[in-house]
Amino acid sequence: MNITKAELVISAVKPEQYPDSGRPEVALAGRSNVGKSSFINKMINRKNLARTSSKPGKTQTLNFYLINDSFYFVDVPGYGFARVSKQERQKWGKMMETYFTTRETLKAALLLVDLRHPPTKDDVMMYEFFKHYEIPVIVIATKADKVPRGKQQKHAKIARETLRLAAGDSLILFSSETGQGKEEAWAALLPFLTE
Ligand SMILES: Nc1nc2c(ncn2[C@@H]2O[C@H](COP(=O)(O)OP(=O)(O)OP(=O)(O)O)[C@@H](O)[C@H]2O)c(=O)[nH]1
Ligand SMILES: [Mg+2]
Repeated sequence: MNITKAELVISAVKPEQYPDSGRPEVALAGRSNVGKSSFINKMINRKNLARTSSKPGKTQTLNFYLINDSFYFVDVPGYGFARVSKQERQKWGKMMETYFTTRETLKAALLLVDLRHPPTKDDVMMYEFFKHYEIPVIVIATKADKVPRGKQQKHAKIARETLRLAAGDSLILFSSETGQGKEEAWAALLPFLTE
């Protein structure tokens, strides 16, 4: 994928703020710190367009990145961050549920899980949520560079089994450090981005 242009169009918290260009979009989902913002940066060859942090909870809004004037990556706040209040969790839940259940231009979700560990209960819930709402989902197992090559397939199998991944759904091993899985991720995404 040749990236000629990438810009943050808006950081939204409510539907009135979502872009209304009608262009297709794919949204990220996953635990805080799993590497959602880093994934976007790696995919579009930008160092820190999507702001990342070693501390969880960096992304707080729905950030719409317009790529090549033709589609959006939507970066979202992560879940499973222990140090947030119940009230904040509810606010997060509402914002995400509204977005994922009403957005007509959403073509697919990218569910990011950490390849080093089995998916969490929240990861499983998120996967089941997408299945329930019939949102196509591509699972990306991040931080693959932290798992020795010889062990990656074993970890991938555990991830597939824990999520009870449907037969047709793909799980892509990915690293924002090395670029592993980048072409595979583009190949999986492209069918959703052409109108
Ligand atoms: N080694 C390694 N580190 C990674 C990878 N992806 C992300 N990281 C690191 O993990 C930390 C979190 O990355 P982010 O991209 O900010 O994570 P996020 O999912 O956007 O987090 P929130 O915005 O808090 O939900 C950063 O320190 C990244 O450098 C990866 O593939 N490999
Ligand atoms: Mg982030």
